[in-house]
Amino acid sequence: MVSSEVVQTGPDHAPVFAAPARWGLRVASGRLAVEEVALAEIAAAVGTPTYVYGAGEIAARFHALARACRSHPTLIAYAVKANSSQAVLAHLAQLGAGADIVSGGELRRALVAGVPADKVVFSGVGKLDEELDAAIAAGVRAINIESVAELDRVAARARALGRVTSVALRLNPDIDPDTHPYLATGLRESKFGIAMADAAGVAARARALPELRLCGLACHIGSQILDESPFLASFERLCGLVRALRADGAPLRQLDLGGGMGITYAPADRELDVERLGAALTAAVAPLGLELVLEPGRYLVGSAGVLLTRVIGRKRSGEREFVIVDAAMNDLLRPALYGAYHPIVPVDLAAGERPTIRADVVGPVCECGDFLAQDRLIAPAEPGELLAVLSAGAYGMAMASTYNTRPLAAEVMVRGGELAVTRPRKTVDALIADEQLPAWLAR
Ligand SMILES: Cc1ncc(COP(=O)(O)O)c(C=O)c1O
Ligand SMILES: N[C@@H](CCCC[NH3+])C(=O)O
Repeated sequence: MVSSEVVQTGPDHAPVFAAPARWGLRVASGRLAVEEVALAEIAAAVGTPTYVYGAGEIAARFHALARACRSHPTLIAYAVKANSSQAVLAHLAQLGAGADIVSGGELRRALVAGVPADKVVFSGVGKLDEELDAAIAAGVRAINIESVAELDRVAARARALGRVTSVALRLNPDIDPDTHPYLATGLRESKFGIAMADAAGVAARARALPELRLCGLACHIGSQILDESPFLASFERLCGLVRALRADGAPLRQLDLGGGMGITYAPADRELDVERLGAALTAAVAPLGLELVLEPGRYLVGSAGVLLTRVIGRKRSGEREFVIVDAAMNDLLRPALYGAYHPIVPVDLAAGERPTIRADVVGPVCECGDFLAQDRLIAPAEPGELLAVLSAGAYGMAMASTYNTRPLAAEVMVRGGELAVTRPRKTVDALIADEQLPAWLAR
């Protein structure tokens, strides 16, 4: 759950050890594992902190969503921002996913990973000219337009390149998705999208510009949504608009509902019923004869990622108990930024037998906001022991930084019994070597 309203009923590890698959884990030969590789083995081989991704979990999520939408042509355009690891992208590309990108950098990543340009949709409220040029030149499937000014700019760039480019209008359906306020993007006052009331005018303008082909409508109402109803409500609004624009002669061919499908963080989180969501969406879009586009990020990769960390020490300050670990807010920002809840469990199952403690799990960064959990009932981990921070596959590494000159965590991908290091940890000297001194300071 993104909000801090999580009601904790017991120690973190109990529900996880009882049903590890909800968090993309397995208990194999008495050990906590991602697929067939024990987390302890990964820490021994690669060190900590390390992000571990399960290829099978990503594939299972992709197939579940594809299956839910099987009755109607649907493009699943993975939101690259959730986890832009090349291994994750290449894996999803191989499964048949497209990409939802928000920058020229993400376009490049997606193309290098093997995503065909005609499966790429370009979202984002501040696209740069050079990013638009790259997208137009690559021949992306659609540029999702956020304002009239952007529409005119895209037309101008296409004209300069001698190209015709496909655009979709990203609308703001003014729907409250019941999520953390930072993650609600489809409310009237948010910076995203075109107001519904302005849609007909912008569509007419798009159709009048010869460099543009208006191919559809899009929206994205927010992130970590666990209930189908806000998706269906926004879809209904867009479907109504499709009918009105078609009556005006607009040749629309796709309806892009964005991402936002949520995952399990806290044990008490309900599960989004994707099968029901897919059935409802495809049923709604079928009579319109439009292709459905979805832009899930978190749903595909969130539960497939674990942040593996080692306990540095324990400390008591008054009534408060601290477990100090070697992962920090620079590795996983979500707890500090949103008060987000990620279960933290011992990698050693036997540690789960010990009487639990109530503690803050904190990192070494010099900020009071540097915590992975606060006031949490956990197994009492001792220095040197390993902990797994769960549901960390989305917006974990993607939002990491090197604050406090802490090298980025390593990343590994597991498939079956196979372990691949996909991002080795950089040395501090390599970080320093990325920079240059001005001539007057060079030694
Ligand atoms: C336009 C757009 N599409 C897709 C996503 C992916 O969101 P999520 O990871 O919640 O599926 C986002 C991020 O919220 C977004 O802004
Ligand atoms: N960064 C957010 C999601 C943002 C979605 C992008 N619009 C998170 O960690 O939950």
